[in-house]
Amino acid sequence: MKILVTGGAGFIGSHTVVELDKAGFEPVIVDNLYNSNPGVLEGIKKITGKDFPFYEIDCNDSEKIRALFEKEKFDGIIHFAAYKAVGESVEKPLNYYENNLISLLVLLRAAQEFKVPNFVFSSSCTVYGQPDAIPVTENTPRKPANSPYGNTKAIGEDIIRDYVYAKSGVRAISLRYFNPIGAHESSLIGELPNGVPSNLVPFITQTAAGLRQSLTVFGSDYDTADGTCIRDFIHVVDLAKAHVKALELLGEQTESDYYDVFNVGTGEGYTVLDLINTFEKVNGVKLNYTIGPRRAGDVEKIYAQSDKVNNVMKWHAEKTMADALKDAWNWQLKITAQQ
Ligand SMILES: NC(=O)c1ccc[n+]([C@@H]2O[C@H](COP(=O)([O-])OP(=O)(O)OC[C@H]3O[C@@H](n4cnc5c(N)ncnc54)[C@H](O)[C@@H]3O)[C@@H](O)[C@H]2O)c1
Ligand SMILES: O=c1ccn([C@@H]2O[C@H](COP(=O)(O)OP(=O)(O)O[C@H]3O[C@H](CO)[C@H](O)[C@H](O)[C@H]3O)[C@@H](O)[C@H]2O)c(=O)[nH]1
Repeated sequence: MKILVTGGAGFIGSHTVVELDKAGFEPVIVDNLYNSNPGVLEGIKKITGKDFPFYEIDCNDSEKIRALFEKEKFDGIIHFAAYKAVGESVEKPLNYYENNLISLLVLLRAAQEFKVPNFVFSSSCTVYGQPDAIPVTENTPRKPANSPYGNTKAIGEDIIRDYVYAKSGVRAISLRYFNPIGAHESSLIGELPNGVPSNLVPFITQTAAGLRQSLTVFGSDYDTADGTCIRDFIHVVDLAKAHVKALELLGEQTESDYYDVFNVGTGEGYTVLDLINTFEKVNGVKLNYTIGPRRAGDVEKIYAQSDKVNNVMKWHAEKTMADALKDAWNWQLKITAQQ
């Protein structure tokens, strides 16, 4: 089974390529390297011993995507490629709508034209906004998005649902990721965004490594045990494995208009300070941080109810937040030593 992995040189995509290979799928990577670099492909090669096809293509380029689909006969698509910085999306909404939605339309059109039957979409728990009750199930109502980025995920889900139900011949699953963190245990791939990280854990590891002066904890006056936000932090390798399960589930469907959504989280919520304390403890390092004001658009607390993904996909988180923070730190040490 040949699987197109868009954004396959990115953080979650690269770990998914490794898990796809382990499960016997043949990944083909497409990435424009906007938020990644060719070193990721080297890391994947060292882990798997294989040199998967890589195309440096922008997914918005419908001609190049059509040519690719003509050349490679795909059995499935996992669509990771997108911009993901929430704050930046508020400042540059059109960039986000354009990149995240046009690429989706281009791929869905190609899937229909070239009869690729399976599609997995990277959605996000951001579609729940600040839910009235936690943990959230897939039936928890979606709230209006807090940011243009979040809106691209909500609109993306709706586009895919309408497309599947219009008998496009493509079955699809949207995975609503909670907060992926960590790195591959080999330290050969991990999270290395271009520029200043906007996500918590790469900012922490870069600060602990001395590349950044200090982490700012955004807000300590939330209605939580220690006043900082609560998130469901999931090891990126566990999340990667959920994509394999999603493809397997799609393959079992007899109806051509199957569409479903799944939360992918651990089912446990931790505060930002819990995470910082665990990072310091498991790695024996001291983190320089200060408490700052709240960040606009942040949700106070959210974590997943993961019964559906546990029962229907037979997927369970296997790794802990401590495992993820050890792996993230080992990865940071490795890349810092190389720089
Ligand atoms: N990391 C998170 O916290 C998180 C949570 C929920 C959902 N998601 C979603 O998961 C997906 C992957 O996230 P990630 O954390 O791996 O991000 P990432 O930035 O590391 O990976 C995305 C990859 O897509 C590439 N890309 C972006 N636009 C492209 C385009 N037009 N054409 C080709 N390649 C393009 C980038 O270069 C990058 O390598 C995204 O859709 C993101 O919105 C991420
Ligand atoms: O320097 C930082 C960075 C983050 N945080 C806090 O750490 C928590 C996690 O923040 P992230 O930016 O790592 O992730 P978010 O929870 O904001 O995640 C959002 O953005 C992600 C993509 O960047 C995903 O799409 C995700 O589903 C969506 O909710 C938040 O409370 C945030 O305020 C800090 O205190 N300091």
